Amino acid sequence: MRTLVVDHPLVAHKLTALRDENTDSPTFRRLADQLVTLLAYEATRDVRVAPFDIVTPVAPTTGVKLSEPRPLVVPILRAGLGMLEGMMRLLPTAEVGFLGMVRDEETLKASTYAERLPDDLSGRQCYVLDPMLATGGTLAAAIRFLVDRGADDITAICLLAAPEGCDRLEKGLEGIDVPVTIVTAAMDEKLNDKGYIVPGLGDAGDRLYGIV
Ligand SMILES: O=P(O)(O)OC[C@H]1O[C@H](OP(=O)(O)OP(=O)(O)O)[C@H](O)[C@@H]1O
Ligand SMILES: O=c1cc[nH]c(=O)[nH]1
Ligand SMILES: [Mg+2]
Repeated sequence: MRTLVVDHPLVAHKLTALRDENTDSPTFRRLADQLVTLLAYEATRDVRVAPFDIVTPVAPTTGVKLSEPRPLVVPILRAGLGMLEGMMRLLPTAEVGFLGMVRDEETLKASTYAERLPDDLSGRQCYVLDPMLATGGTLAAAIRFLVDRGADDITAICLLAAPEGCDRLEKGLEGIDVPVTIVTAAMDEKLNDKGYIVPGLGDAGDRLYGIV
């Protein structure tokens, strides 16, 4: 597993505003959207392209275009939905699949309550969107799901990650022969005793959509 912490002053600036408890929901949604687009630029560095011939007004030339099959973007409901538009801005022709997952706040165990993904992901590059990599349980389960369907290259974009979660994820992925990259805006200090990222930003789903 490869972990990339995007080191950019604009990312740090927007992340600080996102963390602030005084940031309201509409501003939180806008900042999350902008941050994802910045992270997506790094996360798609290895997106597959193929040579493509065109003619400019001046001369023929060979450029590139996205390869088939198109990449698959997978937001993890609920909070990952707040990252979808920011991602699709960079990959407008990608397909989108959905995974609904929730973490039991007592046991911290993740369970899947919804799934709408292609049956066969062979040869697909997949981009998973989930703002928080806390204990890593949710992302580990999501990645296993995609690998079981045949995904051959997985990148997860997370706004924040915790070191404990990254370690657990790495162990959880042992034996999986598919490249996995985590792209995040920051590696925070730790988890608290409730499994929340410290200093973190609180409950991403609640801050995006309200408490349910
Ligand atoms: O790394 P983990 O310890 O598994 O925690 C991370 C997960 O927790 C949050 O989801 P939550 O369960 O709160 O669902 P929500 O998005 O519907 O709020 C977050 O959006 C991640 O999916
Ligand atoms: O800090 C955390 C941990 C899990 N889920 C969140 O939304 N926030
Ligand atoms: Mg939540």
